[in-house]
Order: sequence, then structure tokens, then C-alpha cells
Amino acid sequence: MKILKFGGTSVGTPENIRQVGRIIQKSIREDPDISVVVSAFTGVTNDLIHVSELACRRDRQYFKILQRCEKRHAETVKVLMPSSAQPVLCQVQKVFHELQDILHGIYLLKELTPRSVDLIMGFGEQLSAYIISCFLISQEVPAIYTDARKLLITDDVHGHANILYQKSARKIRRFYDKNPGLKIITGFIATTSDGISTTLGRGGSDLTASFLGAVLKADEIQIWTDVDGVMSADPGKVPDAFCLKTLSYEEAMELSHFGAKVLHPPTIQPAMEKGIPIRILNTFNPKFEGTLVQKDPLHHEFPAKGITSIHHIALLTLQGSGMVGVTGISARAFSILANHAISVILISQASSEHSICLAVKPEDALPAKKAIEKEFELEIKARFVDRVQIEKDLSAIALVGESMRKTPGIAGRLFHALAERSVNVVAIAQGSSELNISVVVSQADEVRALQAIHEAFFSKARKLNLLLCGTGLIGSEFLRQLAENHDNILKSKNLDLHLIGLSNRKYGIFRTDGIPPADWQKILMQGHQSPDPGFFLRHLKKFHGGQTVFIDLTASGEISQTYESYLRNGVSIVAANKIANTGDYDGYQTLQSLSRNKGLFFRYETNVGAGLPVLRTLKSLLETGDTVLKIEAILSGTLSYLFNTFQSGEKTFSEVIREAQEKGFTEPDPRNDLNGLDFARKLLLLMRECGEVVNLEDIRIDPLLPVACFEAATVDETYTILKDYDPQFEEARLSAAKNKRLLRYIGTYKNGKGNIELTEIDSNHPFAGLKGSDNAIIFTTKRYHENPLVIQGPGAGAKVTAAGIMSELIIDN
Ligand SMILES: NC(=O)C1=CN([C@@H]2O[C@H](COP(=O)(O)OP(=O)(O)OC[C@H]3O[C@@H](n4cnc5c(N)ncnc54)[C@H](O)[C@@H]3O)[C@@H](O)[C@H]2O)C=CC1
Ligand SMILES: N[C@@H](CC=O)C(=O)O
Ligand code: NA
Repeated sequence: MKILKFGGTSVGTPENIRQVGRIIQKSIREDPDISVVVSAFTGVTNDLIHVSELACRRDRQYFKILQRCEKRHAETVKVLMPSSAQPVLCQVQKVFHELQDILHGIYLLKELTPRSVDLIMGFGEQLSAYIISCFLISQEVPAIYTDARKLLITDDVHGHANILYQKSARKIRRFYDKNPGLKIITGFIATTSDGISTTLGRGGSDLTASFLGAVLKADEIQIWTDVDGVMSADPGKVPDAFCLKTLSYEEAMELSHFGAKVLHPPTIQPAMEKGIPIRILNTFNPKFEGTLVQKDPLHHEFPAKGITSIHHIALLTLQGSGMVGVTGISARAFSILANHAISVILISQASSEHSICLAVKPEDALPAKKAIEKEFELEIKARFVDRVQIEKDLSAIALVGESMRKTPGIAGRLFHALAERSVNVVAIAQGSSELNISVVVSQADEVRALQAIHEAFFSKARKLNLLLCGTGLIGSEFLRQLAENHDNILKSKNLDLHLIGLSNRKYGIFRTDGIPPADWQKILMQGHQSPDPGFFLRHLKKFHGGQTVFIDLTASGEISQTYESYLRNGVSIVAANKIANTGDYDGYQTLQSLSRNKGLFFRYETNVGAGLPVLRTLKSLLETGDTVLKIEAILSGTLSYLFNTFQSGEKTFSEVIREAQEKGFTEPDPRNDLNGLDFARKLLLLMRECGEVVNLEDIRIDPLLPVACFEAATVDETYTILKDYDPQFEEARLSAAKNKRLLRYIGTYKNGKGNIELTEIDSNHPFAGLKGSDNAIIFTTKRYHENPLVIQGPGAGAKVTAAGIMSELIIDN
């Protein structure tokens, strides 16, 4: 058999009741032996409390509210069973007359006792269960309206009466023996042995269902509510939170204690004692499997089950040299708090016994301080104990899960996740049950901490948020590759590359729910116009969504100046832009040390040889103790293409330069390739990575073209001027060819010096066979001496560069 319980929202409107009817009918088809427990319609219990208080204050307003409440119930009846409403309406009217009489009595007496409040509150469930049972009958589902006062006997603690097990169990069994069939039972209400109405307190209807389930040895108790089940975290604070499949009773209690309000702990007790599973289900999403709370859940997908938090707590610290080794200190502190009915949320004491930390509700902080200080008055006077310190504006966060027990590394993972997001931990508590690890953090850090812990324990995939600046040649190709490869990377690397920010000179957009890379153009145009370099940084101030990386695919000095701020804000950097690394030496150094100290990454492999593994190789040579003696390199894809193509004599020098631009090898301004600047930047960076303290002006560039070529106002004009130099280059080519030699623009680093010049080489030189935009780098090192290490391949172009950027995002991630 099954017990189904429907909460207030599930029976809030006629449409919702129809939905409940459908669920009941479907359940009957699967197992005819069911009982249904219902709460009052949403808001009715509160209305009833309100009207009784108003009546007690002699405020005639109560009458109006009562009428409204009656009308609501009558309307529900009319909508639900238009052709058989009359007798039901008469009964509803009768109930409201009775209620009115009681309220009138309160009005006259000006007295409202907990006992009368219980009596009045109980009308909500009576009306709801009665109307629902009539509705089911009208649908030809035989249902018996059952007032739970026929089943549950309690003591007389009005407001939160305690069920008397034996007496109630006897009554329930007897009633069930005599009344087979579907019963629609009022939740929340009960009676004393003397027939006085009582209520079961918060979560009372759940308790009714749980108790009935326990007595009747139900196969399952279903709590139908308006959420899908118990979530791994509050989805308002952790967008990635998901619905948990299974929980143990203890886990459910721990999670409910810390704010996940789906189940109220005392209501679990009867079901837990008899090992009856409780399933949380959503009335409005009935196909969803919900959360199953049971004795020994088999399903342990994650070591932890959920994270909850209490947004606002205060921490009291009781400390003093006189506390060390003295017995009874904590007993006195706790009993004094108990005497003052102050509930302690969390306790932490170091083994030095020098201090005890207690978390309490903020409103309890001052009374608790006063009470403890009074208790320890003498010790404080004698300076054995200090005055109690209060820290406010704190949040308590708890990670809960049975499988955390005896699993090493849980605490390590938790604190690592917090450290990674720069969350400072104020206090820590873990009971020996290891079911719950609690940390206290500043309120401002609460959401960040929740998200960090959630990602560390519940993410199937690690998420890397991307902020991309620059959507030109490289940027747009990168976005294309991201759209194409995102799912593969997710599958193979368990890494979710989540684009949250995109900008170019014209537009900027920041969307925490993600920008689908395939639709970037359309979405970006809906963004903010003419974003300034601080655009993403401003948005980041309000964003606590996890590990984030800024990708610079511009050639802008203004943008490279923002790197420091990104790093200071905990954001890593991947740059194709070479300006930051090739500006003044101090700037280069600052970024290096800042990223290291912050535990972030600053990657720029594409700065040299685009996607070729040049810097990575150099780094590993140096890290393994090798010494670079000499580097000879062709580091300009544009100029490499120029000489490789031009040597055939089919095209003029200026024609080949234009082709290099069309193929995407050049810088946004191709003059920066032709004047050797781009080449020099790369050689400079190689030298800096080798440990040289050098600047751009230290690199000697033998200009390929006269200064006049670069004095033109526009790139087009430059091309016109370049034409004039075609004959000169043709002559140089022919003269080299006559001697069976080739022209190459080569950079050399040796003895601390950097040099770039046009050189004639033999046809058997390693650089002779280059094709297209090939770069080639020859490392002569102590280890690679006789036979140097050569890296060669396309060193420019959108595809290889964008792939190089992608590789930097997924490497080590
Ligand atoms: N072409 C290649 O093979 C390689 C290029 N690179 C580097 O890649 C970078 C990008 O090159 P391309 O895509 O060819 O450039 P591009 O000129 O095609 O695109 C640059 C993008 O940056 C944006 N941008 C420029 N300044 C900006 C600012 N202040 N704020 C926001 N957005 C801004 C532009 O709107 C444009 O979307 C350059 O730094 C280049 O040196 C690196 C390796 C190889
Ligand atoms: N413009 C550059 C592209 C790579 O950085 C080149 O020509 O090599
Ligand atoms: Na590279």
C-alpha cells in the first residue's frame, strides 16, 4: 500500500485539484490500496489564524476575510463539479456557519487560547479533504472523506501536539479494517483522548502521512509538492544544482535542518523508525522520479549529497587562558543557553581548549553574550575568561552526505575549492558521524563558497567560463571551432568551455547563462555598444560563477593593459595578442609573478609560431636543466610565405604580400610584419623566456624595406609604394638564384643578443625547404648540440592559431 500526501500548493486551485485527481487515479491503477492525506488549500491556514486574531481583537474585518475564504471554497466546488455542486455547497456552508459561530464566541470573549486556535486551524484540512473526496466521487472514484481525528490521538500540547503511538495505532487499524477503499484524510489535525482538537505543528500533514505509513507498514509514503525533490543546493544560489535521486533519512534531516525546506525533520521520524521509504514528488511534473528517502540508498553517485546554508548567523567566541584543561566550561555555556531557549547552530572547539565558537541566530547573539558573560562573571573578573566576542554577517554552509564517512580527502577537496575562489573560512565543524562538514564564512562569500563547493563535489564536468575579446580573423575562427568541438571536449576532457562574455570594438555582451558560440554574431549585436576595456571587469564584480579565463584575440595595447586587473580579480588569461609580453620588461615580469602567486594561468603559446609548440618546448628544455646556446628562427609567417612563394619567380614581391594578407597570415596591420616588428616581438619573447632581461629596442632589425614604405597613411597606399620596390627584390632574387642560394629573413639569438636580417642560404639549409607560412625554430642547446632541435610547420593563419588557443584552454584543465 501507499500513502500519498498533497501539500497546500498542490491543492491551491481547482486546476491543481484536477491534477491531484489525475495523479490519484493513476496511482490507483498501479496499486488500488492507497490513502491520501491532504493539507488545507494554500494560504487557508494563515487566513484562519488571521481571522481568529482579528476576532479576538474585536476587529470586524475578520468577517470579510472569512466570507472571502468561504467564497473561495464554494467557487472551487462549482468549478470542479458543476453538475453535482449543490449538496457539497450545503456542507461547505454548514462548516463555515460552525466556524463563524466559534469566531463569534472569540469575538465576544476577547479570548483566543491555543486550544481554540487548534480547533479553528483544523477547518482548513477538513474543507480541503471533504471537497477533494466529493470531487473524486464526481469522477466516479469512490473515496471516503476521513477526518484524522478518528485516527490520531495526541497529548494536549496545543500547536504541536505529540501523537500517542499505541492509542493511535489501534484506532487506525480498527478504522482501516472497517473502512476499506480510498480514504481522503485530513492532514495536520488530530484529537486528544477527550475529543479536543489538536494540531501537529510545522509540517503536520507530512507527519500524518509518515505516521499512517509507519502504522500501516506502507510500501512507500509519497510527499507530493511543488518542487522536483530535494536539490543538491539552493538553485537560486547555485544555478547548477540538481535534484537528488536518493537520500538516507539522516541525510534528509541534515539537509532540511540547513534550510532545504522540503521535509521537516520530525515528520521523517515515524517512517524512519519503520524503514518506510519516503518519495518526494512534484504534482506539476508527475513524470519526474523525484527524490527517494530511504534506509540505505544504493545510489552513491557523489560522495556528498547536498550543500545547504544558513544565510545569516552570528558567531560567539568564548575564550581565555583559564579554560584550558578545566572541565565543565562547555557544559555551563550550553546549559545557560538552553535555559534562555537559545538554539546553537554549530559548535567548534580546538583541542587546545583555549576557545569555544558557537554559531547562533543573529537575534540571539546579544542575549547569548549577556547570558554567558553573566554565567562566567567571576572568571571574567579574574581574567581567566575573556568577554564574549560576537562576529556578525556570517553564513554557515554545510556539506552533507553519508558516503563522506571514512572517505579520505573530502575535507581537502572542500577547503581546496574554497581556497581556489579566495573564500576565507572563519570557523569549521565536523561531527564524528562525518555526515556533515560545516564551515562559517563571511556573508559576502556565501554564494561564491556554495558554488565552489558544489562544483568540487557535484559537477560531472569542470566548467571554465570564457570571456573572449576580439572577434576578427582569429576570434571568429576560434568561435567556429568552439561551436564545433564543445561537446567533444566535454565528453573527452570532462570540461565545459562556457562562453559567458564576448566583445569586439563595436559590441560587448556578458551572459552568465552562456552564449551559444554558433549564434555569437546575432547575440553579440544585442549587446552593449562600444564597450570600453573595463566592460567584462565590471560585470565580473557581480559574478561568482567559477573558474574564468579572459582570452585576448585583439592586437590592442589597451586590452593588454587590463591583464593585471583580470589576474587580480582571479581570472586567468590566454592571449594571442603579443603586446603584453613584448612591452617593457617590468610589465612582462609582473604578469608572470602575479599569475604564479595567484595560482592562475597566463598562457600565450600562440605568441610565437602560432599553434606550433614553441614556448612549451623551450619551457620544458629549461625546466629539465638544459641551457639554450643559440636560437635561429624564421618567426614571421608572413615573411616566410613571402620568400617561400616569391622564390619561384611567378609573382612579384608586392603581389605575394597581398596574398599573405588574404590568407590571414599578417597582423591586422600588415606593415607590422613587413617592418620586422612582429618578428622582433617573437624573438624578444623567446629571449625573455630564456631568462634574458631585454626589451624590444635591444633587438637589432635589418630592415627589409625602406622607411618610406611605412610612412604611407593607409595600408592600400603602402601597397602602391611597395610596387616600386618589386624590381629591386626581383634583382636580389635573381642574383641569389644565380648562386643557387635562397633569400630568407632570419632571426638569431646568441650570446644574449637578438638579431634579424635578410640572409642568403644554401639549398641544403634547414630553412631552404620551408613552405607556405612555415615557421622554423632551431634550438641549439647543451643537450641538443651536435644535432639541434628543430620545430617547423605553419606558423600563421586563423585555423592553426585558433586551435592553439583552444589547446591552451584544455591543457591541464
Ligand atoms: N594571424 C595569425 O596567424 C596570428 C595572429 N595572432 C594575433 O592574434 C590577434 C588577432 O589577430 P586578428 O584576428 O588577425 O585581428 P583582427 O583585426 O582580425 O581582429 C581583431 C579583433 O579585436 C577587436 N578589438 C580590437 N581592439 C579592441 C578593443 N580595444 N576592444 C575590444 N575589441 C577590440 C576588433 O574589433 C576585432 O574583432 C593579434 O594580436 C595577432 O597578433 C597570433 C598568432 C597568429
Ligand atoms: N602576422 C604573424 C602571425 C602570427 O603571429 C606572422 O605573420 O607570423
Ligand atoms: Na606557438
